[in-house]
Amino acid sequence: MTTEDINLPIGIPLDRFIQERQSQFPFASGELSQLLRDIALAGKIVNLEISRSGLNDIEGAYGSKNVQGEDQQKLDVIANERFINALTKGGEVCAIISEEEDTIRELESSKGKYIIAIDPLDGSSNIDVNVSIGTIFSVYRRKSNIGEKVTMDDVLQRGEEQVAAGYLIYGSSCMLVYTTGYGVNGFTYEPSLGEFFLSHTNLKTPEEGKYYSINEGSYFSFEAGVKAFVDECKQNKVSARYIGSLVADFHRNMLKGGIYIYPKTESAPNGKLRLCYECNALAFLIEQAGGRATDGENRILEIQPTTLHQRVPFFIGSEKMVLRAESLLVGQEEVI
Ligand SMILES: O=P(O)(O)OC[C@H]1O[C@](O)(COP(=O)(O)O)[C@@H](O)[C@@H]1O
Ligand SMILES: [Mg+2]
Ligand SMILES: [Mg+2]
Repeated sequence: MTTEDINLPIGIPLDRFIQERQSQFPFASGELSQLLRDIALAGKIVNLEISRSGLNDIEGAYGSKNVQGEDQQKLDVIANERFINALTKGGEVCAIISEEEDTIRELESSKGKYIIAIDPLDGSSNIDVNVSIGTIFSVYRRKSNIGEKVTMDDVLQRGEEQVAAGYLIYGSSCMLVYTTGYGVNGFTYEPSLGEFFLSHTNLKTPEEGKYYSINEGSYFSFEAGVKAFVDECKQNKVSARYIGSLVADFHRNMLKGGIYIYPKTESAPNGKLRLCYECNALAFLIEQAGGRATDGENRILEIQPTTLHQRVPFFIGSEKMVLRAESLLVGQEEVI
């Protein structure tokens, strides 16, 4: 590496990128752009809180459970509040559904036309052990008129109705990766400048992957087709990778090629992951990157949610690997 390499100019700042994209759509009002800036701002704050959490006594359990009976971590609660505050101040969002909220959270002051579905902190079990975690978000247009009460119809939209989706990953660096339906772009945070810069342009995932990611501790309660797929990966010496933070597992696989599976198990008959604020966003991103996301049979983005915290089996990643897993599920009667 030469000094010239080290001094390479830093890429386009997120703000400029958003502005340039917006100017390509003459009728865009700028509200979605502002919303994305609000998410980036909250992400910077959460990133800072995470990096100091070991020093500031905000690791560990909060002492309460969320609506799904899972222990909330202090940072789950903090991140939820940070995103809600930023979106409330921004004024573009009328309501939020969140892993950490029992029901729809209508934002007091808001006349905004957008709805957010969010997992404020994904991979909570990894907070205290300094492993990558993230935030996942989906953006929808509200269906009801501005000023009316937000309804279940507003928040229970199919994934294909997303107008934007993305995630923040708090890893060896912090990144914001998002799509508005025109490809996927990734931005890396430069902490001393306090800015996200475009670092991954028009991301595409390899058609054939090199990793498989599934919690094999539950192997004996997988259905036959999933077992067969895992066995086949082992026979073919496909590398296993499983962090236990969906965002981090997804991010690696999207960049390098691979499949992430969270199937149904005996203890989780619909899988563990939540359709509205975990799976839909990642399904939108992977399709934009040329990959595939299903519940083993149906395209994730076409599933009509019926409840806020609904779970769904999840198969996502490189197209050929997901198709192979699906084909084994179809033939699973013969596999048993
Ligand atoms: O420990 P398991 O069962 O493999 O579950 C891991 C999965 O659960 C999750 O942690 C759920 O997310 P939350 O931390 O937001 O509840 C995913 O990030 C992860 O992939
Ligand atoms: Mg999660
Ligand atoms: Mg979470």
